[in-house]
Amino acid sequence: MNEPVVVLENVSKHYNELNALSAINLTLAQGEVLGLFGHNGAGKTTMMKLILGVIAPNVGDVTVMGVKPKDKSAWHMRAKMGYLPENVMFYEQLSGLEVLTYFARLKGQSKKHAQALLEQVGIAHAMARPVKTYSKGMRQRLGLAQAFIGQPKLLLLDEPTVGLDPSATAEFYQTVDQLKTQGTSVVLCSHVLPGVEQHIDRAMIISGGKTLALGTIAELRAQANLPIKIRPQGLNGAVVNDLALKNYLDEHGALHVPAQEKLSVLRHLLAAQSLSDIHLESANLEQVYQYYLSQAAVQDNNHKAGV
Ligand SMILES: Nc1ncnc2c1ncn2[C@@H]1O[C@H](COP(=O)(O)OP(=O)(O)OP(=O)(O)O)[C@@H](O)[C@H]1O
Repeated sequence: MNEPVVVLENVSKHYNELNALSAINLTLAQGEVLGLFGHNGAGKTTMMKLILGVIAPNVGDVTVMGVKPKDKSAWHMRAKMGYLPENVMFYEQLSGLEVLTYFARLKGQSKKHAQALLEQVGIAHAMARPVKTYSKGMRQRLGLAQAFIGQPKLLLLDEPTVGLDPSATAEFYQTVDQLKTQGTSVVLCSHVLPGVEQHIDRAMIISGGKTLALGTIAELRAQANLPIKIRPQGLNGAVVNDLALKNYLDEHGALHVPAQEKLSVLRHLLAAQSLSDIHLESANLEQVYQYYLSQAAVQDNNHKAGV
């Protein structure tokens, strides 16, 4: 098996009294895309800064591509890392091409490479203009181009789709999918959950610096045991009087069925002559996320109340 790209072992980081991260464990494989989710102040940026080597943990170990990111020997590994910070800022007086060429050179890449990246993110037409004339979306695209310099082995992206219009967002995810097939590992922080699910391999949900959940969406869904939504059609209200089904029914005619009863309910529905269609919907990433956060809030309240 290939060496993991990132390993966090029992990592904690505190700022005076505040525990920004507590006992975090994570192994990120080559070509793996991890979605890192949490409310404001959950610790997402802190985790990225630890991986970048900008800060060091108080407890535990961080290893990136086999080295400690704070070590002197980590310089060669940094050239293989791309980082898009939240609210990215650039030198306003320079043109887009000048900015990107500057960053490309820092990573040992050429102006030609910078130009190709500007084309890839769709702002080549504005590359001669000063960055101060760029719209929010154009700045974000420039930020992405900066993160993509040198075909990184590891990409850390903080809110990458903020300010992007729907087509730029779709193009961004296409690039992520493509980089993944080339073996790039990605950590992607986002508050915008719809649309992310199909582009990540695993999700990590954190709150108050602690891991609430880590796994594939299917694993998290199964762990959370969230009901499956089944919408039968053509039954013309028969469900209301069906003793086997009526307890699952909501006011819109959909059935909310526990995962372990899905098959028995489906068999029951399929036996109905008038059934014309059936639609199944598993909990989406947003619902899974809300579930884990609400569970954490309940535990927190119990803890405070001494339960
Ligand atoms: N340099 C610092 N000094 C003191 N506290 C800090 C520092 N950096 C971060 N924190 C605190 O650590 C906690 C985690 O912050 P972090 O920036 O990692 O959160 P986040 O999940 O990225 O939030 P957001 O979604 O708002 O960007 C917050 O309570 C924050 O105020």
